[in-house]
Amino acid sequence: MSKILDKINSPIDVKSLCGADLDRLAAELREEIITRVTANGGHLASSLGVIELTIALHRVFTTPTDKIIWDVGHQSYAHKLLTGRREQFATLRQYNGMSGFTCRDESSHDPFTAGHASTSISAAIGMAVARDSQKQNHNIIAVIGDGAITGGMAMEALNHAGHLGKRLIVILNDNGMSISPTVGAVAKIFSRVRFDRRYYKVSEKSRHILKRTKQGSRLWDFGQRIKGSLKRMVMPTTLWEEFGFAYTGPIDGHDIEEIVAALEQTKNYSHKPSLIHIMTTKGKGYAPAESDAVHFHGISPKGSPKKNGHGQHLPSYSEVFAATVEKLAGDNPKVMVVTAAMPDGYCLGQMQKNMPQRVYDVGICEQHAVTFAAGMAAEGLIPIVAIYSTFLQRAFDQIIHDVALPKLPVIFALDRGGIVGEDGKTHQGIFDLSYTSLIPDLIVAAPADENELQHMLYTATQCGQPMVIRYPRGTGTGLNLDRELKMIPIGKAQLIREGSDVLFVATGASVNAAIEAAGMLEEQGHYAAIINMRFINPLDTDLLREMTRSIKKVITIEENVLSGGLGSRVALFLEITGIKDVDLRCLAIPDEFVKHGTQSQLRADYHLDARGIYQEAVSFINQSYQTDQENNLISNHIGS
Ligand SMILES: Cc1ncc(C[n+]2csc(CCOP(=O)(O)OP(=O)(O)O)c2C)c(N)n1
Ligand SMILES: CC(=O)[C@@H](O)[C@H](O)COP(=O)(O)O
Ligand SMILES: [Mg+2]
Repeated sequence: MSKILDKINSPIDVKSLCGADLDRLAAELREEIITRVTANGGHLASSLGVIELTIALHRVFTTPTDKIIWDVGHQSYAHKLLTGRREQFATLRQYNGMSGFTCRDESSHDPFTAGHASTSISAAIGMAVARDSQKQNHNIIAVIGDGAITGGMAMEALNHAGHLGKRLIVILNDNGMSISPTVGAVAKIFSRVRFDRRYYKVSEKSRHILKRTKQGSRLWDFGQRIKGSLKRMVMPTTLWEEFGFAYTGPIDGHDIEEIVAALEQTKNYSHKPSLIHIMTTKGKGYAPAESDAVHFHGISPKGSPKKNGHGQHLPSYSEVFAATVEKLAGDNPKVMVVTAAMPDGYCLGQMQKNMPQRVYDVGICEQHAVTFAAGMAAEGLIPIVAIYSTFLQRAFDQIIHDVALPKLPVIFALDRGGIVGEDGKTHQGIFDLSYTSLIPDLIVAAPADENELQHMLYTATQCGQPMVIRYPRGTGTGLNLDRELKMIPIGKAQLIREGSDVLFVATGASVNAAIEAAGMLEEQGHYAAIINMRFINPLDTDLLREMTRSIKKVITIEENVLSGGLGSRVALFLEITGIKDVDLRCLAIPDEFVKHGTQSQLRADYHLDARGIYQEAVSFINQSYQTDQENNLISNHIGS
């Protein structure tokens, strides 16, 4: 039988299907998504959970005129398949292929670019204002999960939406899960609704049975009165109505007809925002994902290596982080961990089990997480804030105002620093060295390997100052970890290789690439010295001064944007100290957003892998004049 999906070239084709074909379409979408995501990696469980919702949305609304804004965008695979991107779907998250999130550049059916959570309602309100001020009349729908709606920004937006009273629809896609189970008081209200929904289904069955006899009928009526008061106790109807929203729900999120009916009804509320609460199952229709939604939230591409050349398991940086903080917390009752909805990404599951009082998951609330930790530190605790590099961007002012300014000893563990790979532009951790090292009194460190990571974490818990430790996504070299943790002198870099032709000043995971490149150079008779610049702030200017007395060609290497990172800081140091006889080349991310692809493809693109560094070094050594790149750097970032 030919596939219905093969005939869907635009959402108009979804509208023309008959009811019976819709279930077949749902099954085909499921099959396509499972096959592709299992091969390419990606956000499987979230997308499987919204297939019926996606079909219903495209039945009722007409994109791109109507605007459907998917919060985070990680659940938009069915939407992509129904909006003319079926042919490209095989390239999902691959180099030069389709993005794993919604993206304005990719399709007119994606009205908003996303990747970070909790933005959809704010964007929807903005679009509603734009629509009304331009005398247009389309629908605007924000689809937001129960995890993302607990984010501070979503709460701020709900507050504003209720105040403004513009016509828009918020669909709360409630599956009880963020990446891990959703946390918080709001999540508790939702779970009561879930219970009520199950209760409602059971009671419909009982009605048929009881209504058959007179006695049964009386029993039913009594039950209904109790149910009414129960419902008032458990349902958030009043909550949403107080907020200024018209509330519909709970709706079975896997029943297309029921969703369509709710959408049709809501479409007609012309004077205020409305909220439809739909209940879904994360991973729906794929047994492994339904039973382990945490693992299947985001899966790696098939065959991703996590072993070294001898077949041994290579621990990821995140695993080393988790084991170290558990050890530190065991030794010191003041050590606490704060995560903003990413306990799984930080491998904190074991510690949560062993020490539940020492790990705080605050939900998708990065700003709150930082100031919450500042409060702990103000009263003598040693909080470790575990937030990915890209998500901590949200809490820039909290770092400055609540932590660095009062010099509170909060430790920031920035996982996914540098190039992260397939999540692409929204998730690359390439700004952190810049946005943290410009802040006074904030130590900024980047370990060269997993061993250094554990020593830096220990150092941070001992030094009593605010400190950032940024480390990459994935595995390190798999070197043996020291059993004893030791202090690393703050602000001191490490000279790890002597040389005479060129000086590599590298930081973080780039140090290993530099070591490899130095080996390649040596085979060609060139000798590179290497500094492991463990700290970006404070920078070890003593060592820089000493080394540049004899080596006049310097290459800085970092997985960070050029502006404000290691290279800029070294350039500034040379400039303001009047060291004029040194030629500098900076290997970093230029002024652009880094697309998706594997980490190794992207590192190669930016010459941040060993081969790229080697090639840059050879051309530099053979060159006797300043390159255009250096001139650009000086004029762009320092002023000539
Ligand atoms: C600001 C920010 N913090 C954290 C994340 C990581 N993240 C992506 S999806 C997700 C869970 C979202 O849960 P929910 O909104 O309920 O969607 P579901 O996956 O359950 O469909 C999290 C924490 C993010 N994308 N953005
Ligand atoms: C959608 C989102 O923001 C997260 O799911 C993110 O993709 C997780 O990334 P890791 O796979 O690096 O933990
Ligand atoms: Mg959810």
